[in-house]
Amino acid sequence: IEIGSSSSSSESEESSIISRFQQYLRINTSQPTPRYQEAADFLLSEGKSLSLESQIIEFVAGKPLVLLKWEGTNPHLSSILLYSHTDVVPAEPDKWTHNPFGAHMDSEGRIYARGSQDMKCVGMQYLEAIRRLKAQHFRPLRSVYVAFSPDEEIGGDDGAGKFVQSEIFEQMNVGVVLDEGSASPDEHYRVFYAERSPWWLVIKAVGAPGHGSKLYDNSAMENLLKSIESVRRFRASQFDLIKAGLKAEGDAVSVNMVFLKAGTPSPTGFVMNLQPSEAEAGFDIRVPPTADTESLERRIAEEWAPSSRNMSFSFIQKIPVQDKFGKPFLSKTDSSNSWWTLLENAVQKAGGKLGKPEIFPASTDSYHFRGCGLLAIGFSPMANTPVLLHDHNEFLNKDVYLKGIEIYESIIKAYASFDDHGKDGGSRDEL
Ligand SMILES: CSCC[C@H](NC=O)C(=O)O
Ligand SMILES: [Zn+2]
Ligand SMILES: [Zn+2]
Repeated sequence: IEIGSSSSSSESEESSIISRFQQYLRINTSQPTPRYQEAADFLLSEGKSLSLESQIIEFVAGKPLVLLKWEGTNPHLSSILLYSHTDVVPAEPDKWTHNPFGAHMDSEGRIYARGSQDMKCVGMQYLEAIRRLKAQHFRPLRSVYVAFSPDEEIGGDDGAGKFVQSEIFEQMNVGVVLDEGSASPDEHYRVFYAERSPWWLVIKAVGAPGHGSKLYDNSAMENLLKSIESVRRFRASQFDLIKAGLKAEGDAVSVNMVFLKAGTPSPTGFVMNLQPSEAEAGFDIRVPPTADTESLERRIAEEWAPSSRNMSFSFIQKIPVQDKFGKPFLSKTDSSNSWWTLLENAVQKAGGKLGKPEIFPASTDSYHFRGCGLLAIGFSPMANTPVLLHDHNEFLNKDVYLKGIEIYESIIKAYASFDDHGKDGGSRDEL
């Protein structure tokens, strides 16, 4: 059966595909109180309806991971892991044109929902692709696992983090992981081989308090402001590299101030004639795996929070850019790694175009997989679609969604049929 021909699904087939997607979107799995059990029940029954081996695993109570297996005919080959997370970020319903958990489809076929791009689409597309392959009586050579995991949006320690350390995971003998990417405003699908690590920095200044009318050196506010100016100069220098086209977004260090905390509260606001003795600022810094982290650390200690200016700093989060062996969390994308070539060819065969592999600007659960030496590829097939991850009015057009199913059908077929006699596609060597 030709891949292309599967696009000619009947209207009723199409509407049941869309309504399954909507059903998943309507389960409110937003942090910080995701309805995980409902999502797990739904996914488990989907798995069973596809005759997949289906189980719910709770590494942490109340945080279920759904694991489905389509057994391959050659147990000696490594398996394929189709990965997605079930949680979504919160939405502010008042600022949306449609209910973020209503999954309303407008006249142009746009399906509005939190998670429509990030990443309930991908999770359901895996299942729909498997449904089609099963209908064609395709038999995988390699085992195909589909995992739906909790807590990605809050770091994934209780989801992917526990999963990769588990006995179950060990026994899965995973050769390659597909995880989320991002929408693309142009016709090329974006694909990611690495991601930037979040460093969430808080800097704090202390200084003598004093009368609001007095000019003196070393106040907490003045000291903090000097740092903020320095951070902003660095931010501008990184941004300029991107604007000039010298660096891609994921190759530069980003830093954005996310909070400011200072002042002496009063019933009407703040005391206006008192210079505070403490002031703090928080920054979300994103560090590419190839960055010179030592020099960045020195910059933080010497320029952004120097003790000579009565400053100190701490990290709320500091995910390393390298694994425990000192290798950066990234995988080479050249042709010596078969999984990339297979992906490129499979996407092309299904009529899609792939962009140049990039470093994902934010963070995903992939770092848990890359952290244990696995090849993880970030890919969400959404071309000609505005990037609305974590934004208001997140939507995905139904035709883009349906096209993505064809793309996965082609990828899963190629991956699950790939026989390299146990050499793991070169992924281990190339990490
Ligand atoms: C360190 S947990 C943060 C994970 C989050 N992931 C998606 O947006 C992010 O901020 O990139
Ligand atoms: Zn995501
Ligand atoms: Zn997200």
